[in-house]
Amino acid sequence: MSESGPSSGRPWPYASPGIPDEWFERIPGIPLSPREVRVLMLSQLRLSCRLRFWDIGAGTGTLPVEAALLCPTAPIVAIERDEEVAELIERNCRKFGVTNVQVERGSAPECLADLADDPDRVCIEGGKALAGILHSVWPRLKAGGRVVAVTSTLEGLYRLTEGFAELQARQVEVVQAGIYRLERRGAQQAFMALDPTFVLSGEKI
Ligand SMILES: C[S@@+](CC[C@H](N)C(=O)[O-])C[C@H]1O[C@@H](n2cnc3c(N)ncnc32)[C@H](O)[C@@H]1O
Repeated sequence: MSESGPSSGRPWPYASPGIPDEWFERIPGIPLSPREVRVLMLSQLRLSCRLRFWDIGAGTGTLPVEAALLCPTAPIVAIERDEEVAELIERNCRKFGVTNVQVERGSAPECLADLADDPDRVCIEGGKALAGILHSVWPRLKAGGRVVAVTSTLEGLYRLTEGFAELQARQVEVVQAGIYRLERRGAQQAFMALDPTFVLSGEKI
């Protein structure tokens, strides 16, 4: 199969996750989980087609798109408070030909009450109130469910670690991803660091 890029308009034709960042449609200033971190997050989520997945603070929509390509019949909800960004998620879903992502417009945790069915998997990426969202989502999470939360700040790391402990989550893992990409600088090449990111995960008993 020939290479397929963002200009071709063809969806990702591979079984592997890890769509290059530049294949997604972007809005300037709206962050995106870099491919390498996204793959780690997908691994920690342990998705399957049977499991309902909420992505809270879905941004550009990279995670729901990748999740939907891996699990085309899983019920996936992308939760995003910014209307312009919610439309971006829908465009990226169309671009990659995924049809099982519902975009929920609203601010978490308040908007979670509008979602009828409880999740098996939750990713928390949005906002400063990550720990508050973790506490709000935990009662909704099904037994045996998993939460993956991402932060790049020390405060976020502290509050999320504390939150998982207060909730008596099991199998808690914290991974720090330090990613360096080789880039050209004039006549030379150098490794450029992406923001170090902490990926936390825990399960509900
Ligand atoms: C870091 S971006 C997520 C990027 C995403 N991982 C991706 O790769 O496309 C965080 C997003 O969360 C949204 N957000 C922040 N706080 C939120 C909240 N309380 N409820 C819903 N969305 C929120 C922001 O509007 C932003 O688009």
